[in-house]
Amino acid sequence: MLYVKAPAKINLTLDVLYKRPDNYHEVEMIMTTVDLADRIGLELRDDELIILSSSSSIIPNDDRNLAYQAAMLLKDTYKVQKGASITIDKEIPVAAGLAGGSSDAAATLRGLNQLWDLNLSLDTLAELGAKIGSDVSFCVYGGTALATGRGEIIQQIPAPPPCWIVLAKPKIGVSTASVYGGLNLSEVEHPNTKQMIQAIEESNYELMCKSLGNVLESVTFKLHPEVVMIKEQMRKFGADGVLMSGSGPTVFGLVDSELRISRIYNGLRGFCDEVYAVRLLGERNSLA
Ligand SMILES: C[C@@](CO)(OP(=O)(O)O)[C@H](O)COP(=O)(O)OP(=O)(O)OC[C@H]1O[C@@H](n2ccc(N)nc2=O)[C@H](O)[C@@H]1O
Ligand SMILES: Nc1ncnc2c1ncn2[C@@H]1O[C@H](COP(=O)(O)OP(=O)(O)O)[C@@H](O)[C@H]1O
Repeated sequence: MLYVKAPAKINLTLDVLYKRPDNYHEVEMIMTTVDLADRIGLELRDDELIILSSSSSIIPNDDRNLAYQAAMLLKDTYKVQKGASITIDKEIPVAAGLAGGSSDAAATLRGLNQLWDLNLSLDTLAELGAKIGSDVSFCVYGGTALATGRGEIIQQIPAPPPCWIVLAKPKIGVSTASVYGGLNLSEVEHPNTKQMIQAIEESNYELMCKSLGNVLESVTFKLHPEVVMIKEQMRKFGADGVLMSGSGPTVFGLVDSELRISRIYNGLRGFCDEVYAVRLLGERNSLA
């Protein structure tokens, strides 16, 4: 059995520039991987079948699963005459703004590339991944990147300064399509992406906390006011910077002192069932 790590991502910035004719939105966002991961197990099959199972009762095990789609796409594109059994140990909350499904798809592409001896480059896998979803290309590489286009154009940047992340997800799932659909670009406050890149390049933790911004927050906040409350609590318990990840509803807080983590973690447990305290992964080579 081959095991592949599929880490969650957070968006340190998420800006939308305009709505495109293909109905996607042109984005500019800084994404980084965190140490909360699903584990994908892959086993070669003698027949040509792709069989998927998972530890989660809420994700589909059929062709709606993004990891299944990734396996089929790879198999069809390269006419692979082998099969695979795929198991997903789910740790990342589902429909949370943490790209769990996209990361499972990306890890499946990386793992099957190895299992099926395809020798494809990460760039090729990322290009293929974009056909499954906008976040899959980033997840193929991991690490930290500026993502543009509809999210599939990836430019690697250095790892952010080391810190802890507290993640808190309220008991609601959010549909990415409806959040993008509810965005009114004339109302939003755009984040300063350049300043965030500068903060990361200079390893300036304070500036990084100040530069956090996500234009989708306002839409999700209107749909689910409890997300605003979690953001306020996260700040109150002492996080240095707080933001909603992706289309939400997960809120993350940055903390650079280990002493404050348990206070924030325990404080948030009073409001949310799903709370995690994790490290940033930040570097591309931390996917092993
Ligand atoms: C918002 C973000 C930020 O990282 O993440 P999540 O909240 O999903 O984790 C991403 O842009 C989500 O990427 P992903 O979840 O892969 O989206 P896709 O499957 O490609 O698209 C789902 C739907 O979202 C909308 N969509 C997505 C990406 C984009 N740049 N513009 C869009 O308008 C479209 O309506 C599309 O049909
Ligand atoms: N392997 C998978 N893991 C999680 N969700 C999946 C997976 N495959 C398909 N899905 C579907 O994708 C949707 C979004 O899931 P997810 O990737 O967790 O959220 P987000 O896009 O908010 O980061 C869910 O409704 C889920 O049913």
